[in-house]
Amino acid sequence: MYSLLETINSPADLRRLPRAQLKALADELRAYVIDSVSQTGGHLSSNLGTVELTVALHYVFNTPDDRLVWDVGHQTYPHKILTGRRERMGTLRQLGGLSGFPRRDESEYDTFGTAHSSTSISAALGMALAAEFKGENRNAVAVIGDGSMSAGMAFEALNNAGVHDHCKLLVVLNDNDMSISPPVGALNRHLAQLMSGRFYASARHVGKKVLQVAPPLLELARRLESHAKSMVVPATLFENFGFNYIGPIDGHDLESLIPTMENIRHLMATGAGPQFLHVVTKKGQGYKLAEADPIAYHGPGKFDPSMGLQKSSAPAKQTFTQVFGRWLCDMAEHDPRLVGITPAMREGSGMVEFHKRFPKRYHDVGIAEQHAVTFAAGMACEGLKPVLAIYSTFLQRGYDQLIHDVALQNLPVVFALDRAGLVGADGATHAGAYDIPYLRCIPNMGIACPADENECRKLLTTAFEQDSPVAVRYPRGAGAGVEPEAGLNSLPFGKGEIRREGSGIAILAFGTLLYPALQAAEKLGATVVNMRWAKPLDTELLLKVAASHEALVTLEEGAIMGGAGSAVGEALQAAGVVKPLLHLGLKDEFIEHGEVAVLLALQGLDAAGIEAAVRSRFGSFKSTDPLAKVVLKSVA
Ligand SMILES: Cc1ncc(C[n+]2csc(CCOP(=O)(O)OP(=O)(O)O)c2C)c(N)n1
Ligand SMILES: CC(=O)[C@@H](O)[C@H](O)COP(=O)(O)O
Ligand SMILES: [Mg+2]
Repeated sequence: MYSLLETINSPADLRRLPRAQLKALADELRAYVIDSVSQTGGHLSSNLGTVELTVALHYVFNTPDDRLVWDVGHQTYPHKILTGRRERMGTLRQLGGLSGFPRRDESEYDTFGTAHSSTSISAALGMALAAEFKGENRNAVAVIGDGSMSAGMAFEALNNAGVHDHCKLLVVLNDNDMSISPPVGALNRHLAQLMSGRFYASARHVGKKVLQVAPPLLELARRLESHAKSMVVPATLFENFGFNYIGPIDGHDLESLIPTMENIRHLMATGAGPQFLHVVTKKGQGYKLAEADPIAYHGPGKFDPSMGLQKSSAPAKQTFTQVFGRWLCDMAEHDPRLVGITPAMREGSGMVEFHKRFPKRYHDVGIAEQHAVTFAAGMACEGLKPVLAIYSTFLQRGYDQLIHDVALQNLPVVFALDRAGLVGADGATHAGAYDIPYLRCIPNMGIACPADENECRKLLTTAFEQDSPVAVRYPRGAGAGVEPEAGLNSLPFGKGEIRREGSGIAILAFGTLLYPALQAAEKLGATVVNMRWAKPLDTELLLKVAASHEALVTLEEGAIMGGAGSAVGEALQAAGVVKPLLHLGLKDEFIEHGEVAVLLALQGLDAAGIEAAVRSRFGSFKSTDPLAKVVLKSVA
């Protein structure tokens, strides 16, 4: 079935194939992608769209010497398969297996690590100018999707690149008219214009700018030109940025992709400066179900390709994302000032229903996290109550905006911080590991850490009631399964609770690790405190517990350095309380992809790990230590 594909162990093998065989190779490659993703889960529809593009790029450019930089990198499975990793595709996104994104430590063909979008043009320009500086003759190619193109960073890079008249940079815009959900914004409209009335006119443009060096395509251009006789061709946005714009061309047609790219390569060799190739592809291409529903097949789990995705018959546990989505609709019903904002993550953030029911109060701003934060700030200035649903990892993009535009002006924006903690298969790039440290140093910010679904709903209400910015952080997937109460009840701001009375040791849990803490405490005879808020810290409760216990343990699913545990240490020190203190959380390392439960266990953050850490830390007190007797007794 894969007779041709099995002969390709590197792009050099690919480049030895006669051109006539490339179509057959692309067909096998597409079938291989469907086959392997159906067995591992992963990003499917984007990868089906880049099959021919990948073949053409590796065929025409001299990779890895020519640098190929993929944006986001969720569409690099064909690239992985053609660059020596075909047989490891069965390990994709699993512990110890291939990453779902490009990684420099995985292959020399992965020139730049990615997973957050819109970095490719900057990185490729950096590479192109570095080559020029070092006197090395190589090209740099950035491949960026239409969704990712909407981010400010991509435009910063275009702006910079457009003045480097001789740089050997090619930007390939992979335009499939989709982000995860349908794309939004004026750029999308511009691309649609290039695609519609201007398609043939643009092809005529290709004729002028590229095809004079490619006689076979000249004929094609002439044919297209005859359809476009009366069209006037205004400059595209990309030409105005200083690029030589070519396209749009069919990104699934190797017959146009390869000669066009060859000609662009020749142009680059002549010092023609930055090139921009607009290719049009279809998300899900070649797998009917994904073509029909590219959103569902953006990142499916395992499935049978002959059946497609099936609804599970077992009732699924409610996820935190669903809890948020329901709360958002209920609160919107209750308070007309509420507006919901997402930077291109409608499905992942649980806002589909809100969009349907409150279309005028729903804002998808595209992949534009920085803008999303400041846009929310602007709305808050005018008395609206913005709720910005954003993954913990993506809020990193909007950090200055968070400080300068929201917190400094003490504006009441609710940050519904999804994917806080480990996310599993997406790995280190997507882990919501840093939000407690990066948020808690900002004045005016509140940080709520719900322990379960019911608390999540209530703490969202608490956050919404405040006159200051508050983030409510909750993890990917389901929690302990505590059914949220109906109604819009809140919990006190900045207050925790004692969940289990024990003695000797008190475990102070921030967030969902409360539940493994309760299990560990059964064995340890320890007290468990549900702290609920990383900021403001419930200092009153903390000092009370500190006074009645011999040692304290802090616990959070977030980076240990500078996290909630550090806040506890600072508060004790400020109060002059000296107490043995053990911090448990995510270690100071990037945590790889794998199943969340396994990764948490490896971090020592399951019940057994918590118990073991407490015994190890406090069981090793020297007998001369005056506290030893009491502490050891309590863990015996
Ligand atoms: C900074 C950032 N924000 C959001 C995301 C989530 N995300 C991943 S892929 C994607 C859509 C990308 O659309 P596009 O670039 O057009 O690629 P396509 O999937 O259509 O091939 C989004 C929003 C991300 N990876 N990085
Ligand atoms: C590539 C990317 O950033 C998204 O597609 C991400 O993988 C989605 O993650 P969730 O599945 O957690 O929504
Ligand atoms: Mg797209």
